[in-house]
Amino acid sequence: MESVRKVEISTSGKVIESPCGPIIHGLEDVLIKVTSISDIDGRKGILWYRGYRIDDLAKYSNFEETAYLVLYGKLPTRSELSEFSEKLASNRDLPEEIYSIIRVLAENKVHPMLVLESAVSALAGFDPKAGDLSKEALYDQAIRLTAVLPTIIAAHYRFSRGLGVIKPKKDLSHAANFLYMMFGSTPDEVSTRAIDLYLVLHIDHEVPASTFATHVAISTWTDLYSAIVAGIAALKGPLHGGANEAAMKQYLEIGSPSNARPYVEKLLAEGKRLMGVGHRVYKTYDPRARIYKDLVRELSEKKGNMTYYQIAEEVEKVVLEKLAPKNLYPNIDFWSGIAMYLLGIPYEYYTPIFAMSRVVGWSAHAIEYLNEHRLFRPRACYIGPHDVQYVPIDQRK
Ligand SMILES: CC(=O)SCCNC(=O)CCNC(=O)[C@H](O)C(C)(C)COP(=O)(O)OP(=O)(O)OC[C@H]1O[C@@H](n2cnc3c(N)ncnc32)[C@H](O)[C@@H]1OP(=O)(O)O
Ligand SMILES: O=C([O-])CC(=O)C(=O)O
Repeated sequence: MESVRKVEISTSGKVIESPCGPIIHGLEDVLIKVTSISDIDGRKGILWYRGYRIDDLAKYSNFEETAYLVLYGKLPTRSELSEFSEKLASNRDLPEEIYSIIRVLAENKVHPMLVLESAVSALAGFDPKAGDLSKEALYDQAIRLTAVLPTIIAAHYRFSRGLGVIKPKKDLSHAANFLYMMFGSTPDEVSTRAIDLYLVLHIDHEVPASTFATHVAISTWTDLYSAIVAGIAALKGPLHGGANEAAMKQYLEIGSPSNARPYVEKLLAEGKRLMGVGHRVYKTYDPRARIYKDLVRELSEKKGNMTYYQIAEEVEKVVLEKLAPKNLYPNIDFWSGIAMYLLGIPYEYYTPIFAMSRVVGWSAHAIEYLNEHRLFRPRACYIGPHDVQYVPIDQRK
């Protein structure tokens, strides 16, 4: 069992020279804390949660158990798992006022990621312990937030289509209940597995932009709800969590496997980015993408629609040929949207579903950071003028 690994400092790290000294652009490879939540070997393509390889968790675990592991740092016993699952299930419903907020925004076509931010933000107002940073309150809030995100997303889906909301069912797993609240029937095994595996694979990833945003927020001793809103806001961008939606839109635009190569070649010749490809840390194939690719193949076969799997395979060939020499490989977003598409989920919900899982990692990191807390407050190198003479507005030209 390997303990501490040294973070590899990439050779391509972008350092900008400034009058005040070097600036590490985008904080590449800058360490912000010690952690025992997750670790990534970006060269070998290995991801661990609490020391367990993602491959093993994908094969043997499920969302509830992996969420417990990431939050509490150990695999649960049978009774701990059933207590945790029960707590998650009994926290699924929302106050009626939150359903009303979601309805108004959804009926006005507000993107579900924005609605997620708004609903989580508003939920803090319904928790008398929202600002309590004690361990006990934080764990309760982490569980509550994890429990309600699927309900917010499914309610948005229903309201935006003029459909009545479907209240959560306590006797279904986290993944199955989500699909039930979206579509109104108990999902089949493969569909449930597609969501469950997706959730396991996305729970945590060390300190990407969204998790860093959560750290910055919690470092001010704000409440956990607000820190999670910061995470959701940063996840939304297409360079981060929004890439799953963007990648699926690319496959839809490509339309057929034979159009994949010319499409990608044209896009790259125009200097554009292929969504679902490249990663700040992985300089090889993302291990989660490998795992999820197999699921997408199985799901495509079961659903009798191989088109998007085949399009992605053709795109992958061009990526491995043209971008892999630059250390750019498919990431998790390359494959994940196809599964969501096959489940009948519209693409604006793909990033919210990412948040549904990552909320666990954000919470675990916020709780961990408060143990060794210090306010985040970096500096910038000012290059503008000083002591400029103020001219009153009526004397300005
Ligand atoms: C869950 C996640 O968040 S995983 C990431 C999801 N995001 C995406 O899939 C969006 C597409 N990918 C990207 O934009 C990038 O690979 C990122 C943002 C994820 C990481 O990039 P960084 O490590 O910051 O690298 P950076 O943006 O500096 O790019 C380095 C070089 O690779 C190129 N490059 C990076 N990604 C891609 C891509 N997807 N397609 C084509 N070229 C790319 C850049 O144009 C740049 O080229 P240059 O040096 O000639 O200017
Ligand atoms: O780690 C990153 O930079 C992006 C991320 O969240 C992930 O890949 O899951």
